[in-house]
Amino acid sequence: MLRIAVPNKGSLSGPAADMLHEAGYQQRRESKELRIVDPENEVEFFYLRPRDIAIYVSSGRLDIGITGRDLLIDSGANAEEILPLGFARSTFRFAAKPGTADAIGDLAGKTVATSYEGIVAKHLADSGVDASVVHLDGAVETAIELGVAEVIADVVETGTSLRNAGLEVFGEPIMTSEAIVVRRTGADAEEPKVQQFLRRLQGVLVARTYVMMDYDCRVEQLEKAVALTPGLESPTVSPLHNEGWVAVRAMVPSKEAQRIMDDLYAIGARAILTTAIHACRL
Ligand SMILES: Nc1ncnc2c1ncn2[C@@H]1O[C@H](COP(=O)(O)OP(=O)(O)OP(=O)(O)O)[C@@H](O)[C@H]1O
Ligand SMILES: O=P(O)(O)OC[C@H]1O[C@H](OP(=O)(O)OP(=O)(O)O)[C@H](O)[C@@H]1O
Ligand SMILES: [Mg+2]
Repeated sequence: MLRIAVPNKGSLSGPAADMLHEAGYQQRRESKELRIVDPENEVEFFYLRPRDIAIYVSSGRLDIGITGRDLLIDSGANAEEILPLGFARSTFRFAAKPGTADAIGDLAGKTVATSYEGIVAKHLADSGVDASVVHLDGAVETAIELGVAEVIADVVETGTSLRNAGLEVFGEPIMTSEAIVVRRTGADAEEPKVQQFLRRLQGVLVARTYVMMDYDCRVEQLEKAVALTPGLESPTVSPLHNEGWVAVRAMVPSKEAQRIMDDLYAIGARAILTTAIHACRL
């Protein structure tokens, strides 16, 4: 039975459960459940604090976990990213009152408040900057107003929290993050059960980012049309009853679907349809 750690709260929790559900796994019915068994799929899910997940996985007691890249790095746990999942995207940035700091060099001798002490201490050390780090559990934006620190380092998604606190980011982003699948460093990533789990999640990622496109075009236009819709491997081309015409089928990125339909129409393709992909194995 594959043992999988899933975030129990916060920004990662809902989207992670949605993705697992789309991948065909049972998920808990109420938010107080700490673990569930999905016997049909031979997996057991443990609902844990996102910050702790890399640590559980590095201990080897759990096979796989879903967490944030920033949380993995911050934990310093002996675990590695094996699949990015494309949700809970954020950047990790320094911020301060406007005009008080421009670059990381300005942090020398100052105090930085953060919930991600591991990331910040390492970044300061790598940059050769001698600053103090004070750990706070959350709402770090308020630390400057209340005099606990001159600078903060925090997760920025929309930037609303910083704006509300009258703060501005400065310097280069410390890192970019998204939800990821983690596995103990050096563990056998080829294990069939692990591979099957990853293929299911990859199937969801593809279903979310691609649509299926079908259209008819004249044989003379086929090369141009196929250049617009190369598909993942190569498009399927079938003869039509009307001589001189073919039907083409290919997966296209959903974000580009409307532009591709316009371009296909412009070269004479007709009966252009897109349909959603519900699941796939590549
Ligand atoms: N707006 C956001 N706020 C916080 N974390 C975010 C946001 N957007 C994406 N994330 C990512 O979610 C993870 C943090 O999740 P976590 O559950 O620890 O914090 P949270 O969503 O702030 O919840 P909590 O209310 O428990 O602090 C990190 O990987 C972070 O990069
Ligand atoms: O750029 P934004 O879209 O505003 O999102 C980022 C903010 O959201 C999170 O805080 P959260 O609300 O989770 O509170 P916390 O600081 O107590 O964790 C995070 O710590 C930032 O403060
Ligand atoms: Mg938070």
